[in-house]
Amino acid sequence: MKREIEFSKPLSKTVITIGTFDGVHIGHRKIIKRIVESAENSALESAVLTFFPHPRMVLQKEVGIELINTIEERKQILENTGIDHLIIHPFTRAFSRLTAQEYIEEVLVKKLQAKKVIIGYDHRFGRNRNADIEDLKKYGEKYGFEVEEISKQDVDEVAVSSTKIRKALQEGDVEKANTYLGSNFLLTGIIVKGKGLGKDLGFPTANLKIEEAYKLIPKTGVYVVKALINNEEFFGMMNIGYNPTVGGSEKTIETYFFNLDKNLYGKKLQIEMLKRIREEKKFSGVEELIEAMKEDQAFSEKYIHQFKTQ
Ligand SMILES: Cc1cc2nc3c(=O)[nH]c(=O)nc-3n(C[C@H](O)[C@H](O)[C@H](O)COP(=O)(O)O)c2cc1C
Ligand SMILES: Nc1ncnc2c1ncn2[C@@H]1O[C@H](COP(=O)(O)OP(=O)(O)O)[C@@H](O)[C@H]1O
Repeated sequence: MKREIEFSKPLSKTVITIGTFDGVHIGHRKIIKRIVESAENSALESAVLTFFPHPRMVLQKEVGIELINTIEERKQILENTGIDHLIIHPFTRAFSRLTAQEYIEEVLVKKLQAKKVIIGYDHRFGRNRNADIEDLKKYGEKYGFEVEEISKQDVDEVAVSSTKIRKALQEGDVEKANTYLGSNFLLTGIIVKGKGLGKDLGFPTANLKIEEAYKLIPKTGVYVVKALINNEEFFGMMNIGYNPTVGGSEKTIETYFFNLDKNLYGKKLQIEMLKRIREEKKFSGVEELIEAMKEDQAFSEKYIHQFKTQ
């Protein structure tokens, strides 16, 4: 990617797509591939226009809105798709009140110098989402950009949506979510101190603290995960939950990494979730908990073996 564009800086002529892109799933990836290919076959540069915060965070002041990706993760994933430019436009109330015409003129034409827009058949834009793709085509004639529509059939064929992925994650089905995403679901955060009990149990766990309150955390339970630690791949088992056996009260996200013996405090980690193993349980004592964790490890090792050889 050339660089992230400050919104006020002019670009050269672009082929663009526009959207919230929460999760950057296989449907999104298909559209992005089309702009990248279109740019390669022309003198245009590929650009993705996305918005943050999520319109629903701003307009409905939705409390408890949960997103598949933090904005940092979305940026990271989009940067790796091969696009030339990523524009993260602040979605403010003032921005939402621009009319369709103002938005087209200010953003698409003046700032992004759009020559081609590739967009889904049901895309809506402008104040109150009043304008649709037919309007976009008319503006295209007026301002000199081409509109390539992605048909309902093409969209339905992929049969994926950010909503379906959120639901799968809330049910703990990370495998389904990962299939829809076309990559593994991520949790990004800093390793912080926990209760200090893990080492005594024989399973030290790295406790992940995620800053972004809007990040969707999958259903409580035990999962197989992997992470890059100092550029080396480690697998592990993660527990998302309240540690009822040892009388915990706060929700924690903690991982025991296999074949690792390192101090991870203060480290920033990005953990990929692979497979749910079981529910979190309240055991009658730590001996039973340790037995369960040994079984979790055996299950994980089998799974990882298959994962590596598939
Ligand atoms: C793979 C795995 C499975 C776990 N399963 C449970 C569980 O079912 N019930 C429970 O109360 N705690 C469970 N725990 C959490 C332990 O209680 C926790 O690791 C321990 O209290 C250490 O916490 P600390 O890191 O804050 O010291 C699990 C932890 C791991 C890593
Ligand atoms: N294999 C490992 N997996 C996870 N953490 C490990 C591992 N080996 C060492 N550690 C370190 O041990 C810490 C966890 O120890 P633990 O006794 O569970 O204390 P805490 O409750 O403070 O997390 C981790 O944060 C990390 O720094």
